Amino acid sequence: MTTVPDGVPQVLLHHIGGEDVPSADGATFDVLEPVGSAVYVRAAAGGAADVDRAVAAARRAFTDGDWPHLRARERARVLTRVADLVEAQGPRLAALETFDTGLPIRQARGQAARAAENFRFFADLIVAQRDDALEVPGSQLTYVHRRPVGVAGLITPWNTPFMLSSWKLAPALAAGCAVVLKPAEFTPLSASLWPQILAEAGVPAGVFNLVHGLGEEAGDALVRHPDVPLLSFTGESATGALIAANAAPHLKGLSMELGGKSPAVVFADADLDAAIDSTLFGVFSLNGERCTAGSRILVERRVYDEFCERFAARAAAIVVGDPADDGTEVGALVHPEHTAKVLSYIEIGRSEGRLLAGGGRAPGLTGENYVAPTVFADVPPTARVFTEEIFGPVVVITPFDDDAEALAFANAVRYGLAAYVWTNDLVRAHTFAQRVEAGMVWLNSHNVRDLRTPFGGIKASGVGHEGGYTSLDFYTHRQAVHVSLGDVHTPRFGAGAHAKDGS
Ligand SMILES: NC(=O)C1=CN([C@@H]2O[C@H](COP(=O)(O)OP(=O)(O)OC[C@H]3O[C@@H](n4cnc5c(N)ncnc54)[C@H](O)[C@@H]3O)[C@@H](O)[C@H]2O)C=CC1
Ligand SMILES: O=C(O)/C=C/C=C(\O)C(=O)O
Repeated sequence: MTTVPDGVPQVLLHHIGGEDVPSADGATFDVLEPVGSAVYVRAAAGGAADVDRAVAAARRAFTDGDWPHLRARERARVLTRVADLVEAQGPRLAALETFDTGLPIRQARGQAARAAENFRFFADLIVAQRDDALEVPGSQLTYVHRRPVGVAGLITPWNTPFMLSSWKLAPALAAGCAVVLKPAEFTPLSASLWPQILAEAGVPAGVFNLVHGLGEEAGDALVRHPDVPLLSFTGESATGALIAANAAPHLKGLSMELGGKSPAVVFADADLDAAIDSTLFGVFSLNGERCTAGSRILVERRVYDEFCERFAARAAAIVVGDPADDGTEVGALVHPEHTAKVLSYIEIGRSEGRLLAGGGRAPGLTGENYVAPTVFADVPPTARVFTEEIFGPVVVITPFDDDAEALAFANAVRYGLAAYVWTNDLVRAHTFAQRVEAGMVWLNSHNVRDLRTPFGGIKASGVGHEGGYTSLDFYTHRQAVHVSLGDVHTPRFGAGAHAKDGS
């Protein structure tokens, strides 16, 4: 096992009502580090009783506390302090995240910086946010303002856990909600940094609560809790469908950021150098454990052979290694169970396409979770490795002959998260963007984020979007307050059969 970083406790506890607490029944579960697959810590295994305590604490903080009623400027100050603290702790945070997830340290630093930016962004947004007023002159004024929804349940995945939790925490807290966060059981470490950061920044006790545990236990209890009116979930599409079904009897608000199998479409007229740089980074960054990965590359036949040859050579040269090394480009996959899934897809790919690079565990490395960047060419759009999310460093390349075929192949899967298009023909680029089934499209660009824009997918990739005001819409409800300006007359009931305005 690699050395456990300083300061990691023996047990990761829940954080409920401002206190670090074990599970009510004392249960814990093992957490593995990905480099040596060794148990390095135990985490409290939350159950219904722990979720119930956390929701009660959040509800008290919401109904009796100041947080929902603070001026936007005051909440923004707290959020900005969170951003400052995350930035100040960035190197340590990135090191812990790398240790827990296997993400390359340089990319983990980028994710820590993005987490700070998420808080800074939503701090700015709530101060800038305006409400609406509609007037019928002399008659009625209506103003529409936002009220925080209440206790938000936040359920997050393991792939870039700290950043993705910040993407939910920042808008939920900005909106004035209290929260219960249930992080993924594979990677609970970085979530355990939130209590201290948020308390130091000035988030009142009880506004933020953390319950560790398994999805089917702690996660499920949160989903079914009657005092949690909305859930923001990021994870697999199958889990999202189950959560939607389990939440349905409680009529909860749902935001679902789910899986992906996004196409990167390269036309023959594209800048091939730029397209190769971008498609490589797009599928192999974050170890390929990335929902927006461009994991299906569609290439126009005229440049197909050249693209495949150059792409495969670059993939073979990617530095796979210890996630803590600065030079590492692909680290260790998160967990042996996930590695086994990725390797099983590689075996399937051998009979569905032509192997150009990789093809199994990365050679020369000790540790079972190192997988070589793997490239399959000539993969038909009906293949399993073309249609199913692998969520690892595996990419398929498929040739196409014209725009219609490119579009048909791009849309041939059940997912619809992102699409990337490479062409120097503007009309073609925009036409493709309008027809491709994807929540987000990047033209001649890799996945550059603008936090003001809605982020999310369609089809099996999600329900609802988050980002910018879309997030604030989710964590608030809009209340319309109607005010008479004088000449609104109530129809007169009970004043006799011929009341003037009665109807
Ligand atoms: N669209 C997006 O923005 C993103 C989507 N993802 C997707 O996440 C997946 C990988 O993450 P995983 O952690 O493996 O996903 P997962 O669906 O297995 O788990 C996600 C979270 O849900 C919890 N959970 C599992 N079963 C539950 C249940 N019955 N009730 C309540 N909670 C439950 C887990 O404990 C975990 O915290 C991939 O499919 C990936 O595409 C990941 C990042 C971003
Ligand atoms: O940028 C975001 O808000 C979310 C990004 C999520 C990923 O990059 C991912 O898991 O693919």
